[in-house]
Formats: sequence, C-alpha cells, structure tokens
Amino acid sequence: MPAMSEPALLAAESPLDAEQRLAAEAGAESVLVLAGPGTGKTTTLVGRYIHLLDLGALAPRIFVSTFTSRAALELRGRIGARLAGLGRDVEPERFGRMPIGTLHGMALRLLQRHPPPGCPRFRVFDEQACARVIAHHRLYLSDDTRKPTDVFGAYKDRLLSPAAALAEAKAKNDSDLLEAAEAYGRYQQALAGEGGFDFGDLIMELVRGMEEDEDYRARISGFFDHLLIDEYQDINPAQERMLRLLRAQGARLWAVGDDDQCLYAWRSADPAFILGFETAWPNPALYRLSRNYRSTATIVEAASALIGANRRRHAKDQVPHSASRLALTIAGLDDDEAEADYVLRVVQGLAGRGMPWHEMAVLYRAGHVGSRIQIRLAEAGVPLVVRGSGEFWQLGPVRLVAGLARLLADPQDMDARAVLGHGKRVDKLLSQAPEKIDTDVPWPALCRQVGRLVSATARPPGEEGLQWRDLAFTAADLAAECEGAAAFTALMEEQRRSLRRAESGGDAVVLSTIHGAKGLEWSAVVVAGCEADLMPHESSPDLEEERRLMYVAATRAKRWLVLSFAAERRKAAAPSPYIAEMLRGLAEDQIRYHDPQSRERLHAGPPKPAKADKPLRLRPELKASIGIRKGRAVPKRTRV
Ligand SMILES: Nc1ncnc2c1ncn2[C@@H]1O[C@H](COP(=O)(O)OP(=O)(O)OP(=O)(O)O)[C@@H](O)[C@H]1O
Repeated sequence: MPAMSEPALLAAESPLDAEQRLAAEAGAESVLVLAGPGTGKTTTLVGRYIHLLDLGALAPRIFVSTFTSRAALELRGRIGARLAGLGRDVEPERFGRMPIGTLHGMALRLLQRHPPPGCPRFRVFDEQACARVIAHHRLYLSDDTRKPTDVFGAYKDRLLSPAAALAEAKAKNDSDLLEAAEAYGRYQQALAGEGGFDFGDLIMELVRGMEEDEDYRARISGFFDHLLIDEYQDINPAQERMLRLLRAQGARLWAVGDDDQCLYAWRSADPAFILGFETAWPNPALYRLSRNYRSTATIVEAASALIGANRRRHAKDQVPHSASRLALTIAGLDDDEAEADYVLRVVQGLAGRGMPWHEMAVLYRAGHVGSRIQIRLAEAGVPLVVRGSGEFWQLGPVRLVAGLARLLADPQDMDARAVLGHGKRVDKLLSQAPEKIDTDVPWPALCRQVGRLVSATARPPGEEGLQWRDLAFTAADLAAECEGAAAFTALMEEQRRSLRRAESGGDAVVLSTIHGAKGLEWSAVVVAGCEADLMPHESSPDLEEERRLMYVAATRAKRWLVLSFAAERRKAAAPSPYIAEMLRGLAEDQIRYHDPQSRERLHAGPPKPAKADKPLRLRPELKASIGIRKGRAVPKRTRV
C-alpha cells in the first residue's frame, strides 16, 4: 500500500534491498509478495514497475491497481518521481493516462472505451444517487442492521444476479434473504430504468462481457502484459474474477499484500484469496520481505505480539531496521475531555521539539472519539486535517442535536431552524419532540433527551448507525456542558471558526479513523480511545478483524506510539485488551506510563457496570444541577 504522508510524495524512493529486489524482479507467472507493514511492499511495487520498463515492457500495457483512487494518485506520483529521478523522460500528460487506478476505475475505463456486446449506455451513479433510488422506490429492508446499498453491493461483490440471489434465498428458505433478493431485483430494475450503473455494476458488467464473449475477452485481456496489484488482501470475489479474465492472454500477475492488514471483510473482502494464492494461480511464487523500515524495534515488537494472537493468518518474521527501543507510551485518562487535553499536550510538546505537524497523527476506531480531540486541537490553534469524516458541527446527527436542542429552548431561534435543516428525518423529529421531550427541565437534561431522540429516530443501520448514535450523544454532551442555549450557540460558532482556521491542507496534524489511515505513516501516532468496548468494537462480529485494525493503527508509527484510553467516556470503561497484548511483547524499559494512574488503570479490574439508561456522561456538578434547579441556569462549562 502507498505508505506515505503527503510530503513523502516528493521524497526519493529508497534503493531496494536484496529481498525486495528479488521480489521486484521475480520471473514467475504468478507472484505474491507477502509481507508485514513497513517492509516496503509499495516501494517494491514501484521497483517492479521500473524493472518491467527496463525489460522493455510498455507502460500502457502495465495494469496497476490500488485500493482507493487516492492511493492510485499517490502511486502514480511515486512512479513518476522515480522515473524522473532516473532521468527518464516523463511527459506528465501521457503518464497521467497510464492504466493505474482502482479495479472499479479500471473497469469503468474499459467499459467506456470498449463496451462489451450488449452493454447498455450508462451513467455512473455515486452513493448519493443510489440512496436516492432506494428512497424513491422504498427499497428498505426489515432487517435494518445493514444498509440496502451494502446488501446489494455484497451480491455484486459475489457476482450474483438478482435471479441467482433469489434462487439462493429460496434454497436457504430464509425470509430475510428472500426479501433482500427481491429488493435487489427491484433496485436493478430501477437503476436500469434510469440508465444507471452503481460501482458494483462496473465490475459485474465487464466480467459478464468477458465471460459471455470470447472475442471480447481476447481483445480486452490482450491490452495487458502485466497486472500489478496492491493490497491484495482486500480483494473480493468479483475483483478476483476480473483479474482472472484479464489474464486470459497470458498477462503476468504480480501482487503485494498482507493478510494481517485485511480491514474490509465487512465489504466482502476475503482473506482466503491471499491465504490461498499458491493454490489458486498458475506457476505461483511466494516472496517475503522481512525487514521493517518504518518503525522502531519497540513498535515492531509490540505490534508483532498483538497480531500473533490472531489464528487465521500467515505467520511472518519481521526484523526492525531501526534498533531503537524508544518507549511506547500508555496514557489512561479520566475521561474523553482529559484525553483531548492530553493529546493537545502531546502534539504541542512534539512541535516544541521541532517536529512538523504533518509528521503527527491521531487515529481512532470510532469517529466520535476524534470529535472531542478535533475541537480541542482547533481551539488551541493547531492546524489539522480530518480524514474519514467532515467537520464535527456539520455532521448529520450533530446538526440535528444542535438544531433541535436550540429550537426547543427557543422556538423563535430561526438560525437553529436552519441548522436543523429539512427533510423526512427532521419532520419526524419535530413531530415526535412534543411527545417525547419535556422542555420544562434544565438545559443539560433537555440536551440529554434530544441526544436520545436523535440517536433513536434518525438511525441508519450497521456501522454507520453506531457512529450516528455516538455522534448524537457526543454533540448532546458538549451542548449540555454549556450554561444554556445561548452559550451553546456561541460555543458552536467559536468552535466552527477555530476548525475552519485549523483545517489546512499543508503542514497539519492528521486526525483519522483507522480505516482512513491505511497505508500511511507518521513519526508520531496517538491511537486514542483504546477502550474495551471500542477496540474491539462491541458491535463487531469479527474479533480478528478488530485486532487487525489495532495492528494497522499501531504500525503507522515510525518512532513515537502513544496508546490512550479514558476511564470514563459516556460510561465507565476498561482499557482495551489489545494494550496488554502489545505490552506482552515488550520489556519494562520499552514501556512508559504517562503517570502512575495510567499504570494503575491499565491493571485495574473491569469497571463497575454502567447504567444502561444513562448514555450521557455529565460532569458531577452538572449532574447535581439536574432536577434541583428549575429553568435553564446550569453550571459553567468546565475543562479538565
Ligand atoms: N530498501 C529500503 N531502504 C530504506 N527505506 C525503505 C526501503 N524500502 C522501504 N523503505 C521505507 O519504508 C517505509 C515503508 O515502505 P512502504 O510504504 O513501501 O511499506 P509497505 O510495506 O507498503 O507498508 P504498509 O503495508 O504498512 O502500507 C517507507 O518510508 C519507505 O520509504
């Protein structure tokens, strides 16, 4: 995966070491380079590309695929920089047309330039357009734990037509599956009616064309001599089939991946493809890279101890290139606010020692963990970029909570009405509010009720639903800590201004979900919210994937790795078991506790069970005020 923060784009590629060179120059028909994080997989892929050109391959005949368009852009930049560094003539416009992209992007390009027989004229529908089709045709499912687009997308990832999906459901005699398959059929009809292809259709259509028409298959696969695939661990069945068909004229397959970094099983990625590579492809050769160039010995040892607990994996030896035993830091804080203050001190401290902002990142499993930190850093004037989600006060559930709480406190507040926005969800909230919300309570209690209502009534399913609920409660929590609606409005405005000032594309601290950090690296990484219910996420059915997430987060760090957890975040919390698993790989002198309490908290038993009906964590003085005072006069917003 392209492992670099933006400025690294400009950095010169390192020369390949002996193992990397062997892999880059491999001659077998099907090659898998299987290696851990930071071992130079992407660097080796760039080396492979150059090697192929050296052998006389033509750039337009080398197909390179990455996991995201952003990664493709970065990889194109890296290859271009490497070629320029070697004094090769790179004409940017021509190089920009070379086939380097995501598999979906490549399928689109082929369909547009060389449509298969029977392919209708089509427009690509993005996620929003698909959501509109679903809403218009009311294609919702009774089982609301998954979004309809995910369900339909999963059929396409398995190359199942609506008829095949229906047959499967009938064979299993499962009413939920029957409903989903029928809805899928109606969805496909609706898309076809509008001449739309969603992303999943692109690969399905290309595969259909190549499977049904031998001449077409020969023509398309004849375009390529080499297929270079990054992030092979995240490939799904439809993508695998596409690659197989693209090899019909004998193109060589060369892939890099790390089964320990497979993060997309929930989107049909199947680690079985990387685990079974050698039996699946002709004349296979497996190469391993064992030297980790990214991280200190401490980080490599801690991360290896962690991932060693997973069972379904290829074991890998990793030798850290750096012998540094710089300690890993554990910080156990009182609550999320204290954690945000702590993170601020960490980044300011590192900046004070001369580290550029862009060499620091704060990573988290759940978006709401980042919200507090985002606001705190922005208030303090730290430049930041947020990856994976947008500005906190613009997020859907946050706007609903903020707008509704303010509107209930002051029905004449037209700005609040504008913040709330319009649409079915808003209408529903407004119609439920009189019945469900008692407005004759102090401001914090009002906020808490609004948080509950928003989280319960406007909840999308699945992973997104979790994030939604968490964000609704975080927004309600922040609102409740203000003296009242007016103070809250002022706070919101002040924070929005700070966030806008802080958002910067250049030298900035990166705040990101772990998924959004894949493939990147920074000198210092804080993994925030390392708590037992967040890592592993309490709702996740796949514990091995959760451990892989922690592994990916930890292995983004080059020198400094900090794991922080809060003893209370809306409810009492225990530290993530992954911390102990990582520490097992380290000696005492490789561990540093932020303070004695952090050590105590890490080793303390499980917290007292939280009351289920108390989603908001309120400061003690705030709690005391509820039910005692009438009206909206409540204590000051406090900072730890
Ligand atoms: N031979 C080498 N000599 C020195 N540094 C190297 C070498 N190979 C790779 N690196 C450096 O190691 C770091 C990680 O490399 P790269 O991004 O290619 O790893 P990766 O295996 O793709 O990582 P991940 O799986 O975590 O995305 C980069 O900073 C890269 O410049």
